[in-house]
Amino acid sequence: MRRRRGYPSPCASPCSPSIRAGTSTRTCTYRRTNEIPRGVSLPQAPSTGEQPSICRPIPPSGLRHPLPVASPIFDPLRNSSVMAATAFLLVVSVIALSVITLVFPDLFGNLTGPPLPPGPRPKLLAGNVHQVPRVEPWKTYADWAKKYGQIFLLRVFGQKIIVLNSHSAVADLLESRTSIYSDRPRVWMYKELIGRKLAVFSISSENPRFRIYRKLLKSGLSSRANQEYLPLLYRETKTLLRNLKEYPDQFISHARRNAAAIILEIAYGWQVNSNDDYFVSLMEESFKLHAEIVRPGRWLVDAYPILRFVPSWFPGGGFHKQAEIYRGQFARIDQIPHAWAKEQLHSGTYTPSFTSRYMLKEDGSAPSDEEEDIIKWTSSALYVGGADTTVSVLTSFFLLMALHPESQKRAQDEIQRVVGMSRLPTADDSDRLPYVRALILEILRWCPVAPLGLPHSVTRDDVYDGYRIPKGATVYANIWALSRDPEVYPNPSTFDPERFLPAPNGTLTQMDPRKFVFGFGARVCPGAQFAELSLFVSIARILGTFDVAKPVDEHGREVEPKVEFTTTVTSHPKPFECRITPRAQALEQGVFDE
Ligand code: HEM
Repeated sequence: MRRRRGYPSPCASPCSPSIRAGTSTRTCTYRRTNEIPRGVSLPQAPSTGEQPSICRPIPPSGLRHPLPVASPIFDPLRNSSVMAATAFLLVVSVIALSVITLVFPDLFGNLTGPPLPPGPRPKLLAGNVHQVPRVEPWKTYADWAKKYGQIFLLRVFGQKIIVLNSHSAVADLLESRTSIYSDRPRVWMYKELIGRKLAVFSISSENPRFRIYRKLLKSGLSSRANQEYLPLLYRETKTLLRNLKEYPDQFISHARRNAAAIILEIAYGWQVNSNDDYFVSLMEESFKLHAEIVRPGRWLVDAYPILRFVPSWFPGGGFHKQAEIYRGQFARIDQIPHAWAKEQLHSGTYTPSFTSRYMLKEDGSAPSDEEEDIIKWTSSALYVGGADTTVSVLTSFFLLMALHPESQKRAQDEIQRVVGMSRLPTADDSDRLPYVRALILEILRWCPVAPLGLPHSVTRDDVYDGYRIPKGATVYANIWALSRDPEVYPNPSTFDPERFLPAPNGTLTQMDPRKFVFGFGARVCPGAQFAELSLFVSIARILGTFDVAKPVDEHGREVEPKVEFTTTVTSHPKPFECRITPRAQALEQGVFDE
């Protein structure tokens, strides 16, 4: 204990007054053991002759305490009121600090460094969750960007979400600083509890497997590999054309079947032979499950990860059992196609596929469990990444052709002039069909498949444009806002394929939308080239053989289809009607019978 100086000199012991006053030559038999702070009144000496506690007998020299013995009056550990006050102060400070951090979550960060980006004012606990629109939020975000700036911040249950709305911010962060902006956010229910954290779309960029996945996908979907898939693309588009001719109203189902058949054969060597194919239904089930699980706000444990420690038997812990059920369902979906492909390899009669390419190692050895697991995850990523996205573009294509007959006519004329009607267009015709290529680019721009892309996450604190981007923040690129940037695309809301017709020197005068619709940096879509090829073959062939028009009512008058999109990660046009009729020349030439 710290000793205080300057206590009142007279000793308070019951010695004679002269000794206490310090005027006697005799010494005090009691040693002062502690100083008396100002304002402390000393107890009167009791009549029994007992010494007041302030003085203690001096022990024989050998037994002296090495340190002065603390007086109880200054020993808070022995004083219950001081202890209670200290504890009370502590509790109050902790509560005050917690409230301050809840109300001003970034107070300390903002005091010590650059501020967080601005954004709509959050509410206590829930943050901005009530302001995030349920329908096409990307449009509201584009408006907010005008108010708060090209990068703004949202808080959703304590999670910081940064939305980038300009080409420069996206290029500067997601492209140039890709080494720290390529992680995926931690989603407790889907990734941790259901066990999907090793899936290609979810895996952390810090996990060593991430690079292996990317390498396999890159070589499995390279332009050389894509050439090998051409016969499959031609075969499946013929089936698509035949189905469209037979049941034109079911054009979306035909597009789905087409995408599924192509991807299942590429991934596993599985050939889809009927409209109610088992593997296709499995994959559809996986999409439904995924959409059901990742619906924002579905799981409290995602908002408050601490809840993961609540045992399953405890009230509110039911999500553990649900996670177990989902885990089993996903395991089945992942396992069945892979096991089938493996069995085909063992039997010796198999269709070459992504799975066969990597399962059959060059040195003839069997892949290790780890290698097989990697192949399983990457094969299933082809379906997850490739099926729904191409369906979305094909559906938008039908909608936009019905809405813009002049663009459709121009593309059809180009095909007729370059390819003729005696055969179907092929990938080799691509260079000679610039308007068809421009039309596809304009579809990709006008209704981007993933209007908010996929969420990225930052692995280190960063500063951009004077704002702090904290480690762990989720970063979205508002792809829709990029596609509507009037500085980059004059009259951005107008559907105009001409904007992507190359100049005489072969370059595009407006920004190529492939620079952003396929994502960014180390996470950029590995299937982009394959998607372009497959879309070109399907769209050029449909344009060459069908007319797409608005539906008509009972009086034969054209009805305007509604232009609305689903608010899902991969956005689709909401159901609409259109008339799809085979072109006379195509029928005459018998292209459907090939
Ligand atoms: C028009 C068609 C497509 C579009 C617009 C598209 C768009 C995207 C986007 C925006 C991402 C997220 C990138 C990011 O996080 O920054 C992505 C990721 C991915 N795409 Fe595509 N995609 C398409 C077709 C395909 C196809 C055909 C395949 C495979 C056959 C595929 C496989 C993948 C995979 C595996 C990923 C995950 C990459 C990762 O997380 O590391 N995609 N795609």
